[in-house]
Amino acid sequence: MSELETEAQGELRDSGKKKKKKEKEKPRVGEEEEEVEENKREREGKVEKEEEQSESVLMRGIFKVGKKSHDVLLTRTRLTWTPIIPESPTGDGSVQQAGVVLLQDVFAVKVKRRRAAGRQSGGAVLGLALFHCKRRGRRLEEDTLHLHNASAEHTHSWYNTLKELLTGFSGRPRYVKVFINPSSHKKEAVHIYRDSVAPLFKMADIRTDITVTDRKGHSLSVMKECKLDEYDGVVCVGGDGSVAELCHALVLRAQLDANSPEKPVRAVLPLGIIPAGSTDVVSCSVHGVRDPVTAALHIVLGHLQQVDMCSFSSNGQPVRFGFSAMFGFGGRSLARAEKKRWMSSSRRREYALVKTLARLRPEDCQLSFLSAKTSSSSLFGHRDQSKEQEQEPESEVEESWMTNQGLYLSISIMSSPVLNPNLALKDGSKKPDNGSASLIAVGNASRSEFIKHLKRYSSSSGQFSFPFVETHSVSAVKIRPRSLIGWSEEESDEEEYSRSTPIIQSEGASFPWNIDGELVEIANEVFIRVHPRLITLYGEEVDEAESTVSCSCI
Ligand SMILES: Nc1ncnc2c1ncn2[C@@H]1O[C@H](COP(=O)(O)OP(=O)(O)OP(=O)(O)O)[C@@H](O)[C@H]1O
Repeated sequence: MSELETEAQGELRDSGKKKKKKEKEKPRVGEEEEEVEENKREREGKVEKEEEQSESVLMRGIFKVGKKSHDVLLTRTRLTWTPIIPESPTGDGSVQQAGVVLLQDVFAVKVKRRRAAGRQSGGAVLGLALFHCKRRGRRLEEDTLHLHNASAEHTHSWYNTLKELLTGFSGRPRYVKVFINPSSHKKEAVHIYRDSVAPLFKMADIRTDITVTDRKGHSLSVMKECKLDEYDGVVCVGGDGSVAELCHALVLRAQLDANSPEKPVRAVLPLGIIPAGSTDVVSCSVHGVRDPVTAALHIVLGHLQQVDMCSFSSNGQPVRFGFSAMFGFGGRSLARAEKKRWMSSSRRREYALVKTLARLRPEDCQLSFLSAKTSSSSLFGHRDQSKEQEQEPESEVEESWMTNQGLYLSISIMSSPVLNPNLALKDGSKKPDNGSASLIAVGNASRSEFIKHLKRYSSSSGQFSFPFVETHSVSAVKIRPRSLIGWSEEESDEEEYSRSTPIIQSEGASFPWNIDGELVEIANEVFIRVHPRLITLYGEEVDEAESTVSCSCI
């Protein structure tokens, strides 16, 4: 029998006579030990102690944490460990410390065994391993707590209780549909999934059904057909284009299933986003960082948040669902970039930006918008969710539309999942309220003024403090181009024409729109409506992202 096992079993024997023996022993402990107990209580802190006392202890036992034996307590919400002989420096000079892990952060528990090389099963029990996440700012990292005790009976009873407690957490997926776009950005999506995500899913016993997409629209067609009720969630490994396609697919599928062609229906399954693209704006917005491990841990732990989406329609016909749209500069710039697909994404973007700036021209259009309602609460405060669910956007018809007619260099509509955290609107507010989007309309201006505005776009201040820039918090927008000259005519003088197939193509003069980084050509008026909490994403509410994200549209 190994030294470790013998020691642990010895300890267990001591503790095996458990509480009774401990309680019996208590009157015998000397003053010195009482003082130590007193110190321990102080160290745990008053608040923690009160919380702990209000929760009943489910399990108590002795485990080795590190090199020393600890008294380990398990309640419904936490696992705490306290050194049996506290505050004493160990042989290596370090001090044994008490610790705590919240069960909401634990995603797996395993029995540790000592096995001979090559053996797949059996082996002597060594104790438990608890896999949990720890926070570093917005970043979530994987960590493991090792609890050593060589008694198989003791270890298994702890394992069973912990397993049962972990299954009680709602929102944690058991089976997910995964889409990987192998062509995203540097073509690293498959590696990112295999190296950073799959091991965590395996550890948390999440089963997966993986589709590696082979073309644009592949995930949409799979989502239209597949049996959704088998899955607990959908995972997208890719960039913003892939995310947009899947968000659109999830809402469209909900609409088809509910046989509701007119009214958008909330998506049934949550979507997890593993960033593997070139911009990853949505991922940054719901995770606060661009990090596949953080994203995977949010999925594993079932952190969910509902977010707004916009519906885009033209001539009464639905076009798609998405988070953002750009008309004018953003649309034209993307249309130019799409013609140079053979270039690397950064070169393509740079080329399109420079070329569109060189040919800068305003769009003559009629812009109408409905201001976001202020009645439920302050415009940029949090709304009452129950009221919000009752109050469908369609009931806002009594509100009057504001209409402006004129020349615009750029018009953008962004709902909160794509808002650059650095964006501050003119009134000083950042993210719009749920159920509203930000409308940023850039009027006609000189090229140099427009460039100044663009340069400040991803900085934290002053990007809208130009007389030619208007910002509004809106619940619906209509844009009707008045010019008869669409983009194809303008572009016909360009060298090459290798445009990828747009999602819809209209007859006559059409205008390029950038909807979530995807090129969509539309000839007529476009109607955009914000739908509160239309889709659920794995992640958490983020006030400010750690990393600065740049807008995918320019
Ligand atoms: N195998 C494939 N080949 C080509 N395109 C694909 C393939 N699979 C998916 N797509 C499409 O590629 C488009 C762009 O993908 P994605 O957004 O993941 O990458 P990206 O453009 O590099 O990243 P970002 O959007 O963050 O800049 C999406 O519209 C997606 O539908």
